[in-house]
Amino acid sequence: MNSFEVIGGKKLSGTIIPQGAKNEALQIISAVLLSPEPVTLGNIPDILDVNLLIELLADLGVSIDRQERHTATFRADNVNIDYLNSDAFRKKSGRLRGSVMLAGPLLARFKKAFIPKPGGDKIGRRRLDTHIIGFEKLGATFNYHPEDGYFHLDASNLRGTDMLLDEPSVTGTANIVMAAVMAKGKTTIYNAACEPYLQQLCKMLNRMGAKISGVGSNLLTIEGVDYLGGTTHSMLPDMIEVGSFIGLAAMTKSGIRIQGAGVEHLGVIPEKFKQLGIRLDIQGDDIVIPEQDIYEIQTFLDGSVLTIYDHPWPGFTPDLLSIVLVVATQARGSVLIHQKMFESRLFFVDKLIDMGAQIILCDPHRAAVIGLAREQQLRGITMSSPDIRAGVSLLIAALSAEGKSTIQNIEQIDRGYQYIDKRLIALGADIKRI
Ligand SMILES: CC(=O)N[C@H]1[C@@H](OP(=O)(O)OP(=O)(O)OC[C@H]2O[C@@H](n3ccc(=O)[nH]c3=O)[C@H](O)[C@@H]2O)O[C@H](CO)[C@@H](O)[C@@H]1O
Ligand SMILES: C=C(OP(=O)(O)O)C(=O)O
Repeated sequence: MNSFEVIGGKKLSGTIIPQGAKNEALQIISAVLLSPEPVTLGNIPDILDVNLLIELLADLGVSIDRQERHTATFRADNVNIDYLNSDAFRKKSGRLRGSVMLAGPLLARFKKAFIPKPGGDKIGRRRLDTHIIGFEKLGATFNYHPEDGYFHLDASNLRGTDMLLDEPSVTGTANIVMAAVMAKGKTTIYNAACEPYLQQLCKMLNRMGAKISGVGSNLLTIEGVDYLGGTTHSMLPDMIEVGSFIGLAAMTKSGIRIQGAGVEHLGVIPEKFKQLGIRLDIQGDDIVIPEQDIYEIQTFLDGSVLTIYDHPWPGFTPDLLSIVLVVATQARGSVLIHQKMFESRLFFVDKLIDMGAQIILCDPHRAAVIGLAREQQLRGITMSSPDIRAGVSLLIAALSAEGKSTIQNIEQIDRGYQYIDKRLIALGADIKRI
């Protein structure tokens, strides 16, 4: 297991370019299974989860020409569906969350799918009900095998229908959309997730010949078609990376330019960092964060303590709450962080408390942060990264801290942040991969 050794307290400066979006790439790469024709993808992030999904497609018989690390052409004209039943598929797909989205396209094109217990972050219960019930409404039948957590799905006859999702699950909506594009007749999906990555997926599917309307809203209407062709597609900048870099700049008192931040797709993200008192300058598609000694957390209009909480898009993404939390530890003022969606994502605050942060973990979902207003620095310690976003939050804390920190289990960070050590070293950070 690799670790990062970080010497904190250095100011960073320069320009950083966000990678292609991890969670978009996982949807888009799954969708290549919907056509036997070539699909060329650009701005692919070179990260563990995405590379694993690409390997899974290769194992399934998809031919892949990876012209360079960020561009590849996929051709799913000779898919070996029997591979789904192998131990190798079970093991590999169980290592990432995104593999669950192979099911929708496989059902649409090959009439069957297996969903092994998906991997991804251990951040609380992550049920698949929305996916499975959606498939069932389209006419699929399923068997759940409790001994290995496997769902076996059959769909000889997918038919369009109206459905109201139990919750706007992101991967669930993507999966159902991909199953419905080639179902017979019309499907409507109400309470659909509508975040930018899902919009990107729908736009790509429409370019392939699908008929999806309502893109960007929570009511999608899909007219089933018989065939999807090839296309080209490029991933948006990763909005979670953009938020992470804003937090990093503020915590380390650094002036950083985030080039090509995809500003029009960031929703409320810049606003939430502004609520922490962080100054951001939007210059075209770049975000410039100036050096700031002190940032002061706003209160609500009536003077009461600010709460920042997650909510399905266009609300604030849960994936940035850990970052917001760590950044608040050095702000002036207090904030309540309320992680509504996941029940095990805040436990990493123990490590921040060990570093000297003032945080009260009220319950698994809520943490009150009393900012130190830079009156004392965090202290470097040895810690382990529990999940991808907590991992980056700990990295940000370590970069701002006094002395040396060691962050273990950095595979969690590598799952979603491309060449993160090299890119931060280029800004002046002192990070060693050991
Ligand atoms: C590979 C990928 O794309 N992963 C993302 C995807 O995961 P994923 O698609 O797995 O997450 P879901 O949208 O299904 O839901 C996340 C969790 O929130 C709960 N929930 C969801 C909606 C809701 O209205 N109320 C509610 O409580 C769900 O029960 C679940 O526990 O979306 C999550 C929510 O943005 C992100 O954290 C993950 O990074
Ligand atoms: C929770 C996340 O990822 P995954 O859904 O892949 O576990 C994330 O990207 O923050």
